[in-house]
Amino acid sequence: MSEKRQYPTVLTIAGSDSGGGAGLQADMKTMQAFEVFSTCVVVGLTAQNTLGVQGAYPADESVVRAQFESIMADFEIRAAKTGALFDERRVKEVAKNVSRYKIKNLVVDPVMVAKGGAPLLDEDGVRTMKEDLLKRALLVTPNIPEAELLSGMSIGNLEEMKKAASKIQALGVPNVLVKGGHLAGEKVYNFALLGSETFVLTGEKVNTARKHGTGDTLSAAIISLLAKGCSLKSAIIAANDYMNAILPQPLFTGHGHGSLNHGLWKNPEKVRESLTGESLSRQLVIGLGNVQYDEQKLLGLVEEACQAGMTVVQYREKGEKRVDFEKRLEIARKLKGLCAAYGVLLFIDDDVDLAILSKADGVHVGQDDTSVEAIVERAPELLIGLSISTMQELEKSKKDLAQITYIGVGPVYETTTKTDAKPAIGLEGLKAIKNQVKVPVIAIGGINEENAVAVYSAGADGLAVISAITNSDHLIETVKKLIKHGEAT
Ligand SMILES: Nc1ncnc2c1ncn2[C@@H]1O[C@H](COP(=O)(O)OP(=O)(O)OP(=O)(O)O)[C@@H](O)[C@H]1O
Ligand SMILES: Cc1ncc(CO)c(N)n1
Ligand SMILES: [Mg+2]
Repeated sequence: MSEKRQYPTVLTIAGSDSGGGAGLQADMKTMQAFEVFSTCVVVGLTAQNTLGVQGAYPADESVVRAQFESIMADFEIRAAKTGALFDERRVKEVAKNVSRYKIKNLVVDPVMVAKGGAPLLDEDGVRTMKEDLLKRALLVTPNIPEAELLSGMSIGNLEEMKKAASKIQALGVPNVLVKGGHLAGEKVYNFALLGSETFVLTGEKVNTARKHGTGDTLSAAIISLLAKGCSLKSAIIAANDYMNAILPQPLFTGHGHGSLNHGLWKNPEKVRESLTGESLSRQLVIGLGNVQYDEQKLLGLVEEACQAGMTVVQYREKGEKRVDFEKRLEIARKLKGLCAAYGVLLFIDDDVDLAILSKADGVHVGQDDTSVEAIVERAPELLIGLSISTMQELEKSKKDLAQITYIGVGPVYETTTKTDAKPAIGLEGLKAIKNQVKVPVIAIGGINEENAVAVYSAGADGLAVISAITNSDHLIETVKKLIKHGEAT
């Protein structure tokens, strides 16, 4: 097989839904929304629409096996899931192939009954799943009726969901996510038991009959994120967020349990080729640490800066008082919402997990942070900015330049906002680096509305500022000057 780096690729082992809203079709639409490449083993066909399942046609075991052979001979599968498996013979065949090909990061969605009530797994199939398949999985994601069958107890509330999860874990699967969509109440609770850790995920109950394929979509989202290198916990949390984002906005197609709008979460402006020099030219680097940990001030300032004409926001949280990951994720998501509304790109400093989970446009890394190669491996859709301070660093980074959206060069002047800044390189240093590269050069370090014109004259394609914005008492004027200086040169 080729030694070339492979795009994150996942596998769904499931049934086809001719109606397109559930089954492997829902899986593959979800995988596309998460920007991973999807492959499939079709375990059987259903004649199905949004009104129900009119017929089910399991595929011969030899057909199932042949598909595994083709896929595993060619692709590097980073994560996989199962959906409708129909009966004992297909469950056994799938279990055999999971072992034969040592398929890792397997999520078993133990699909048993379609929304309209049609069976998608028979009784012997359920038994074989318990005995043979679950122990090969990383995670199982039953809904309430499925959890009842797997645990042998009835479930009417969150406490019973917890008990059932432990019983299911005892069948040999290390992690269990019990989905609560079938319980009555104003909120939906999903209960996760990961090893010995537990947590509850909530969502507002959406009062719509149009939510066919929700379980399939959730597990497909989880394996997409696993394939990008997220931890199981992060993947479950982000997949639940995705559900909460798309469930309230179903597609009105068909006359029964309509379909989810899987692509809603996509980020159409984030197409690398469509980026012009202008779209990278004015970057605001900011975090809570730059605004005395005042979240409202941060969000207000970023919004104003976007309105005034900054084109990139880099969220950068440094220092001893740095807030924890959960808080940073919350802020990054809010910033993403703000930036998207103004067509401004959001980059995240250093943290690839945060960039993936917040659906940021890119990540900015320094020489000692995650390598460019590792970022491309995990999240090829992310734009990448790389800091370069010296000719030596440029030499070292030359191999990466083809993958990079811009280089951040500096500090051009002495700066007070970065405590571990390297010595200033001056306009001469900036010029020298600019002469060596084709990628856009974004100058950083001590740049303000007065010296911007000199920085542009030295060849910068754009600039990044912190205090020029945070300390400005006339923000709109400041940004106007930055724009004017860029146009003049
Ligand atoms: N009415 C609802 N409102 C909001 N979220 C819901 C609702 N029903 C389900 N969900 C969410 O959808 C996801 C799947 O849960 P659910 O219990 O519906 O799985 P499922 O029964 O396997 O779905 P499917 O039958 O489509 O396979 C979970 O993230 C859950 O929080
Ligand atoms: C083929 C298929 N798989 C899974 C489900 C569950 O949503 C369904 N309705 N149909
Ligand atoms: Mg389901």
